Amino acid sequence: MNQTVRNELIPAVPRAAPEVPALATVAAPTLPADPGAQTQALGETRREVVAKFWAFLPCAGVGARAVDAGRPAHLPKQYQEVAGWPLVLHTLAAFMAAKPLSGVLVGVSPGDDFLQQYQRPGFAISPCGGPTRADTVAGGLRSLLGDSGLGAQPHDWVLVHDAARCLIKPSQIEQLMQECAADEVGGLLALPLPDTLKAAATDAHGQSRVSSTLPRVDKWLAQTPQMFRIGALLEALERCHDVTDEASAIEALGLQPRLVPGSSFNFKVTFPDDFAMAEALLMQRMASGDSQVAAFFD
Ligand SMILES: Nc1ccn([C@@H]2O[C@H](COP(=O)(O)OP(=O)(O)OP(=O)(O)O)[C@@H](O)[C@H]2O)c(=O)n1
Ligand SMILES: C[C@](O)(CO)[C@H](O)COP(=O)(O)O
Repeated sequence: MNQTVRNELIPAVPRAAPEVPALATVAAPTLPADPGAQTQALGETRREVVAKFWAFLPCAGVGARAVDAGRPAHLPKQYQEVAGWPLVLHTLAAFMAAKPLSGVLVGVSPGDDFLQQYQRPGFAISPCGGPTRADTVAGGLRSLLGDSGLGAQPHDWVLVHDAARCLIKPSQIEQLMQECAADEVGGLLALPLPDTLKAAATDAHGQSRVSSTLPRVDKWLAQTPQMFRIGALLEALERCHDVTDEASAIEALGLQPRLVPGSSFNFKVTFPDDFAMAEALLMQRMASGDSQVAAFFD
């Protein structure tokens, strides 16, 4: 039996023409039966299933490394004000503007109602936050397939993106979809390592010393979004909890995600200094009309 998955080109809300390939034939290991899409050809059954694109933003961290004396300590970093808006709204707006996403789900900690005041038709919230990022993502995928009411299917694509990467642009999200929509595994934005890479050891005085210099030619820094089939990713995360990104769980299944060159501007706000960098870049974008946040949240 042949199985093809066609990527959905019609978003839930009307948007400008999408830029992903019209038809991609890909392996879909968890493909459900879809009698409505069956066609019979030369004695064999051919199933054609439409694959949509969803985004999930894990937003349930505490931001321990970002704590800064000059900022409210009770607010996790994703809710701190950056360029006039809570940081996560910059991230959300980029996804709400990206084509052809069918919907965006944000995963927050149970009881966290910060985003309620910013509710808009373009995104939904799930209280699926868990103790680790991987737990939050697994909960988010279950929610996408179930209680979110969004109606995502296991063969659909999901783009998982850190709420804390607020510099992502719609064009970069669209590029990842474009590059990976026809890929059997999926992929992620990443950057070839720009610096020399050292391994460290601790000396007798407790100080870090170089133990070796590692080859960097094959080394990349993983960013997000990371795009995989929802069913395959959930299965991977249920088998392998101890991972810091989605690609690692997929790799543990013996698969090789595709690396799509990203941008150094797509950094994760992690340490106190990162706020100033994000603020400067976002202010510049807002001044030049290259920001979506006001259009969605004003
Ligand atoms: N249990 C967790 C941990 C993290 N995240 C989210 O995953 C993204 C990337 O994680 P990271 O930068 O490590 O955020 P924190 O865990 O909040 O940071 P820290 O490790 O400094 O506490 C963030 O958007 C964060 O909100 C999450 O949803 N659930
Ligand atoms: C997913 C990620 O952003 C890719 O670089 C990163 O692994 C998250 O790590 P963190 O320790 O949760 O910040």
